[in-house]
Amino acid sequence: MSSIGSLPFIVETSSESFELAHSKSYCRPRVPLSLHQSRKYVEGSSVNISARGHLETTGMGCARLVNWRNRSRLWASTHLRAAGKDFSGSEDDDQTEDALQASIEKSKKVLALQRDLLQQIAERRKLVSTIKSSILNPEEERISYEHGDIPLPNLENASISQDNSVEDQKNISISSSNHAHSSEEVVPEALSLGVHRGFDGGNDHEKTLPPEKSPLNVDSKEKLKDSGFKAMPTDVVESFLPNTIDTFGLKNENQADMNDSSLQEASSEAGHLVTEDAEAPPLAGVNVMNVIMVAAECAPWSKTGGLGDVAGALPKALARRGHRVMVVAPRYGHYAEPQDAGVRKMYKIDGQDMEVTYFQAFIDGVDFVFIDSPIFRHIESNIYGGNRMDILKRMVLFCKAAVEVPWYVPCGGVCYGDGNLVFIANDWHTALLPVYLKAYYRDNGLMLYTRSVLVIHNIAHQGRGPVDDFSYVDLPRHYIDLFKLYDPVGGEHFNIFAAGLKTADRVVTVSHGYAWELKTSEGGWGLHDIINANDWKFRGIVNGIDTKEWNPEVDVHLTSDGYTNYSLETLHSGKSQCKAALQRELGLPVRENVPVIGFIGRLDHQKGVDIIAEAIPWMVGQDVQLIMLGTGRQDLEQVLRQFENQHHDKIRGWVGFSVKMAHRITAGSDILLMPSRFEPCGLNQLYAMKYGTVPVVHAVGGLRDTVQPFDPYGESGLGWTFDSADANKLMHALGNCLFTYREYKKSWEGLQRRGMMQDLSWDAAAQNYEEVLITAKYQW
Ligand SMILES: Nc1ncnc2c1ncn2[C@@H]1O[C@H](COP(=O)(O)OP(=O)(O)O[C@H]2O[C@H](CO)[C@@H](O)[C@H](O)[C@H]2O)[C@@H](O)[C@H]1O
Repeated sequence: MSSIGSLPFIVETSSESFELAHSKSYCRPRVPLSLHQSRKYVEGSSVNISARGHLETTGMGCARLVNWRNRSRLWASTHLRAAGKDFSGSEDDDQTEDALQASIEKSKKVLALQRDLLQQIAERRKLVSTIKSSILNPEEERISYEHGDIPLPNLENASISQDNSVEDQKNISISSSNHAHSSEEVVPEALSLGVHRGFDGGNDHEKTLPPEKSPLNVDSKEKLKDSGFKAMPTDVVESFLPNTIDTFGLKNENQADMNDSSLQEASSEAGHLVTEDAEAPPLAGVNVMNVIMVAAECAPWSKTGGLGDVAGALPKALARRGHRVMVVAPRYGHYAEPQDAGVRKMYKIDGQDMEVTYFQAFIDGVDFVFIDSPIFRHIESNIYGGNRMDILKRMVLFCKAAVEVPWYVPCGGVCYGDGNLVFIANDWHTALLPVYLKAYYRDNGLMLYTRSVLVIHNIAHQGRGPVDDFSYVDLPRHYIDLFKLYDPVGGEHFNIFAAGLKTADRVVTVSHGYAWELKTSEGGWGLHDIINANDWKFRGIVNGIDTKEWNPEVDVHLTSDGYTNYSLETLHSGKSQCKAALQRELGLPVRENVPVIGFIGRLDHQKGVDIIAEAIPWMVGQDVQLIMLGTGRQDLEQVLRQFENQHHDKIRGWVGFSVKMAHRITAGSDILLMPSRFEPCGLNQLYAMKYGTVPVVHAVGGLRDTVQPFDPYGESGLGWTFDSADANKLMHALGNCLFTYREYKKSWEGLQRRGMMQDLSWDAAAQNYEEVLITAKYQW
């Protein structure tokens, strides 16, 4: 043990349980873990408990400990090998050779018996889970999993130590086999440029490392190669497993005979194992992965639109499937939950050193990591603001820092590392990440087993600029070709989205309809050729919704000011109450029978606000109320104000960004209008349907995928659609909708109920994402 350097984790024992603790960077509360659990979660490795009370790991790599979904899991992702000498334990110098030999033989027999016993237990476990899965309905299984159940271990890899003394087992520690290998130190030294790790660590000298050692500096290539750093893919780890098992056998040869108490303990262990059969395995099964979602915004901390919602919700759904999931976003403001992770790094952006620090929180099974830097601060209300260079520099810094988060930021005490890892980048803002992953790592034989998926939420924004902008992204010269794009509008230009699409291992967009549109010259906005050329790796997955955040039964914005929560059962009374509260709050006449039409969205060309504007003269001739919430283009904001002034008894135009009002409008309106010119998925129509609010939408992209047109004969469908973004079509569809609202109350209620009853949660979408992640993982 003394030869082992700094210890990533110490496992301390008390009589009944022991706690997992970590070196100074461990930043979560200690969680008691019972002895059998500790063995259980040492996956793919044999762990032995020595007579002196030590668990010792040797070999390469790091042992990882995570607090995952509120339960502790010791995750040994590497070869854990008992150091025989320290484990030899109880040899009695006074014993004769023969006695010792006899005792060893006896011990072998007992161990063989015990192995048989464990084998039987394993078989029974299989039987029990087969019976259970045949009697449990899937919903129950899902729920029990969401409540914190943890996947069962692989019994083959579980080992039980037999010590002479049970007392000795209560005094255990785990040390890293890799000398001086704290969780942070899995980072290759040559990559750790300018790193000042830990505010209390006193490593200030590292801050002054020369720029040529920059992790994202082209000149450091050779150094990276020479650094001796090796990515640690799972198959390398697995190749060590047979050794581990051997070690288990060898160690036991050196142990003295087992006494009855050991056997009793073994059978009680068996009891535990059988009892824990009740726990469901992760939904992802053997495909459990490490996933890092990287996005420029993440609700509820930062949000300008749908991307924020997706970054806040999809990761939780992936975590519910059993993956270890992190979200990385910039830290735009002072957020309550995330704590300083005590890590600092420097990156060069346009020749200037920029320091970043990391804040971290573990919420709903997900590690949220926020990158803090002066250039991100205080722009929460203007995330994409500033001139082109400002935004470009922010995104370069964000992507440079994000791609290295798995090395530097310990979550639950342990960095993610690169094995079994997939990044999910989102839109052009993070499209540089797949490029950095390739240029700085994979081209250099590093992070070979890390993959990247790029999600297109909106192709209209691409990170375009003059070709000279290439100098700001700090990449090898030959990478320029990835960024160069010619189109009739911009001529030859620099295009970040183009480079990301070419480099990512997989590309996803947020609906099937939009996936189709992106391949056309009208829908691809100049990138359609690249998308077509990469069709083999491209897929559409319809977004889900966060059913905690957007659910009329529990919506926190409906608990005051006269609003109320409601469900399918209380739809009529609940929704009427919300409608009255909304009318009252906005100063509109409180009238139950007047249809209230809502619009929520960015005020820009995409969302078709001008199409609504064209239809307003017709609308105000109807007996309706129109409530619009939005922010964006100043001319369109002015349009909203103007309509409110002109038709004060019928129209409200709320200019601004208010999550509370968005929820209240969704609940209090009868109809939601979405005349978007293009809509990759659209979330507001999904929220609307969940709240019994009927959508009237332009049948495009995700709107066409998600709003099945109403069929009055078959009493089916979810809303009204119109087939081109034009005011006349909108009026026609809305006219039919209003007619049904007034004259066919039963049909209306049917529309509302069908909308509310849909499963719009992220769970199905997460499963589809998982398929993409797995395909990426096995792709070369
Ligand atoms: N003024 C305001 N106040 C409060 N909340 C407001 C608001 N304006 C908009 N929002 C909210 O922002 C979100 C908008 O989401 P959308 O999916 O409709 O559009 P967006 O175009 O931003 O997203 C892009 O990405 C998403 C996610 O993939 C795709 O669904 C979409 O089609 C694509 O254009 C909703 O949660 C909405 O309530």
